[in-house]
Amino acid sequence: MNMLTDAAVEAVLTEAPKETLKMRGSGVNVFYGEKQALFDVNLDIRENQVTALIGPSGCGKSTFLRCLNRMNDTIDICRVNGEITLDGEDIYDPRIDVVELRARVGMVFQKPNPFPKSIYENVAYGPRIHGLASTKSEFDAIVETSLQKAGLFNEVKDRLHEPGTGLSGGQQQRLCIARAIAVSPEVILMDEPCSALDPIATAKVEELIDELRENYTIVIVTHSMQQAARVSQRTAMFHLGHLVEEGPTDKIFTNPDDKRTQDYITGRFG
Ligand SMILES: Nc1ncnc2c1ncn2[C@@H]1O[C@H](COP(=O)(O)OP(=O)(O)OP(=O)(O)O)[C@@H](O)[C@H]1O
Repeated sequence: MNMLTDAAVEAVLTEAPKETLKMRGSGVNVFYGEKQALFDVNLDIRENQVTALIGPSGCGKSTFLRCLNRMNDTIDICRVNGEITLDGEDIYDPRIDVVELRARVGMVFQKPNPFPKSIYENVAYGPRIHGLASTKSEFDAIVETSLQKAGLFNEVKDRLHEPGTGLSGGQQQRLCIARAIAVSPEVILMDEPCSALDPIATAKVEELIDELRENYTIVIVTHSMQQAARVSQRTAMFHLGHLVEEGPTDKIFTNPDDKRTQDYITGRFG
């Protein structure tokens, strides 16, 4: 018979649940022209968790977020080096199709930015350009499911063919989330998604983020400590282009290792 030693039994019993790394940044440096905005950042993004990026204005949170789907490629003077992987694959490899990458790693911006088209078209647009559906009933199904997942369907089901821009700010942001979901991303990047929203709309988007975590990996930039504490499982603190520390959100907020984190979360700077 195969006997386990006490130590082996102990190891099995105390083993933490497996956490899969979805994305990994290693030695990431980013420059805008001569100016360096990120310095040797090493940060792992865990699957089906919400990772919050926090830190004072200008510390490089959005810059790091934009590295994760190569959005920085759109800024002429921006140069990125180091390695960023998605499921172990280098996303800066020249063979990577950036359009496909951005479907896998979607993005929701600070200001809701629906296209000047109908609610339906806002959601159907991505699936159309990526060839994810061909018949009207397939498109209808994607539009309905995406709006449902974004918690918006019931509010808009009777006006799907009216302009997306006619919705309230909070509804527009949920429409943008539906638009991101419609192409079946694996990761959703959110850059201060609630900063233009009132408290009620913010609460709805925060609830939604918590639900979305079941199916997606989420990285969110936020200025709100309360929001980071409410929605995230992991928090990464940036300061002057450096990653100061990263860890479980409750630890970062109650017992951070670094004095800069302590100062920031207690409102002493930033
Ligand atoms: N397009 C750009 N061109 C030149 N410099 C830029 C550009 N975008 C950002 N930077 C610079 O890079 C640094 C990091 O900016 P970034 O926007 O990533 O910070 P942030 O932490 O997201 O700030 P905030 O919280 O104010 O949005 C800043 O010094 C900023 O001025």
